Amino acid sequence: MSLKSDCIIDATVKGNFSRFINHSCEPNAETQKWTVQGELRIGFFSKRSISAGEEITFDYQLQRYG
Ligand SMILES: C[S@@+](CC[C@H](N)C(=O)[O-])C[C@H]1O[C@@H](n2cnc3c(N)ncnc32)[C@H](O)[C@@H]1O
Repeated sequence: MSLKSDCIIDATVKGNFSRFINHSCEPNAETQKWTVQGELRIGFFSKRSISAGEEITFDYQLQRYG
């Protein structure tokens, strides 16, 4: 996932829980770019209510920020 033109997020070796989120064309979550204390971040946010045990998904769509 591209964070900005010269920076990508690659969770091949290290990452948090979000590295396990699969793609869906009808996702229940989305990514948003936030600046937190001057640092660019990508967060995952639900698009609707997600039931306990339901898989969280988002549309990969090769998003590029920045
Ligand atoms: C960020 S990882 C997602 C977590 C991964 N499924 C795992 O078990 O570690 C992205 C990889 O998961 C697989 N993947 C993600 N969404 C998928 C989907 N809807 N159908 C099949 N494979 C998917 C692809 O191999 C993709 O390169």
